[in-house]
Amino acid sequence: MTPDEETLLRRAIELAAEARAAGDPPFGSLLADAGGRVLAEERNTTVTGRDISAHPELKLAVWAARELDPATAAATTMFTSCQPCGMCAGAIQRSGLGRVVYALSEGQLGELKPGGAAWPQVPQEGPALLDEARVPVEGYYR
Ligand SMILES: Nc1nc2[nH]cnc2c(=O)[nH]1
Repeated sequence: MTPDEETLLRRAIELAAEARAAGDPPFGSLLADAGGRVLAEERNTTVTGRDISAHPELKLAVWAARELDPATAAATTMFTSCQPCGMCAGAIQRSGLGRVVYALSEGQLGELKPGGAAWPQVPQEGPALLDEARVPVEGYYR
């Protein structure tokens, strides 16, 4: 990582501290273009906004998909104070962003939590009703 990239990652950590000071979980992220210019910044607002999806990484992925053309998105890097969770990683992939640089890994975050890293998995059941479920989907993707 270059010194300029370290500065961008430090800013993401600063946003995490701002989130915590505001009463939200301590996560912050930003998007930078290929020249290192900051395009957008966000912080976690899940508590103050009463929104379980209000992770900064997800908000920035949604913003990028709305506001950036695909070539610009692909040249954009997300700098984030912690490795994106599963929800955000999916959104980042869908947004077309080209790269993610994170500070703490999910494992390292887990070490800072009482009880450790693992997120309890919700049991999922399926597949089922395959013939019926495929009807609205068939032919949609071309
Ligand atoms: N990476 C990340 N992990 C989280 N875990 C809980 N909230 C967050 C968040 O906003 N970002």
